[in-house]
Amino acid sequence: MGTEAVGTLAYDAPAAKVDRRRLIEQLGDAVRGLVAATCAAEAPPEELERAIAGTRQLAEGLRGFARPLGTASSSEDPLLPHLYPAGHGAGNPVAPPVHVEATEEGVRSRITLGRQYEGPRGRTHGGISALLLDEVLAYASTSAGRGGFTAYLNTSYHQAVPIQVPLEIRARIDAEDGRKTTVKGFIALESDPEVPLVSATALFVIPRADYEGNQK
Ligand SMILES: CCCCCCCCCC(=O)SCCNC(=O)CCNC(=O)[C@H](O)C(C)(C)COP(=O)(O)OP(=O)(O)OC[C@H]1O[C@@H](n2cnc3c(N)ncnc32)[C@H](O)[C@@H]1OP(=O)(O)O
Repeated sequence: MGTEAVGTLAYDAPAAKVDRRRLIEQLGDAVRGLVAATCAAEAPPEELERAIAGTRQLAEGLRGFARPLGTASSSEDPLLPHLYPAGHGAGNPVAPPVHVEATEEGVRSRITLGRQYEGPRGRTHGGISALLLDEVLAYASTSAGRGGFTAYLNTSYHQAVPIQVPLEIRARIDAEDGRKTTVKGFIALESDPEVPLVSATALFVIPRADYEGNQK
């Protein structure tokens, strides 16, 4: 059996699954690095052609093992973090590498964004800031035992969020009302964590049991 941390608990997942999850996370990290390098590369044509051929070959190899759309990966486990969501999945190279930890007042995530998340030169794309806030604010709701789907996410962009600079994202529950949870949070520089660069308020609604969006 292999042990993975789940919050503060240790969970003995089957060793083969743990090993496989590590490989999936390493592949996600490797491809994320490739994507960042791709967005930064001022390479000569022959190097670009070599990269195109090599990447296409790798993609073709993996495509042969694709699971059908809408089915869960065999490596998923109800007690372990999901591997592929676009907001945080460690196995998803498009997802920013979000790790969230509990704090006394809510949750916090520390992250440094790569070149692939750039919008205006040197600045994070506003949609990526919203993605990060949706993710971390949702985590605050979930870790308080509430969860729910995002009904709205109101963002205010105060200052540029820099690329390749350590950031801190904090979130806390503002109000609870039946199925509704209002959460507030912001992105700041890790070096200046009290000054919001982008702030957000989100409403998460726990769907009714008969909500058709729950049907698979
Ligand atoms: C178990 C869930 C696990 C979720 C994991 C974390 C997810 C990570 C964050 C995401 O990105 S979620 C994906 C993006 N969001 C969605 O896809 C949600 C799409 N919208 C929906 O599915 C439904 O609109 C929703 C479940 C949010 C609400 O449907 P309901 O049928 O439960 O809403 P209903 O009309 O009964 O309203 C319930 C309450 O919420 C309020 N409400 C709903 N939408 C609102 C809105 N947009 N603005 C303000 N209030 C809103 C509504 O007024 C009402 O308040 P009161 O109880 O006080 O009357």
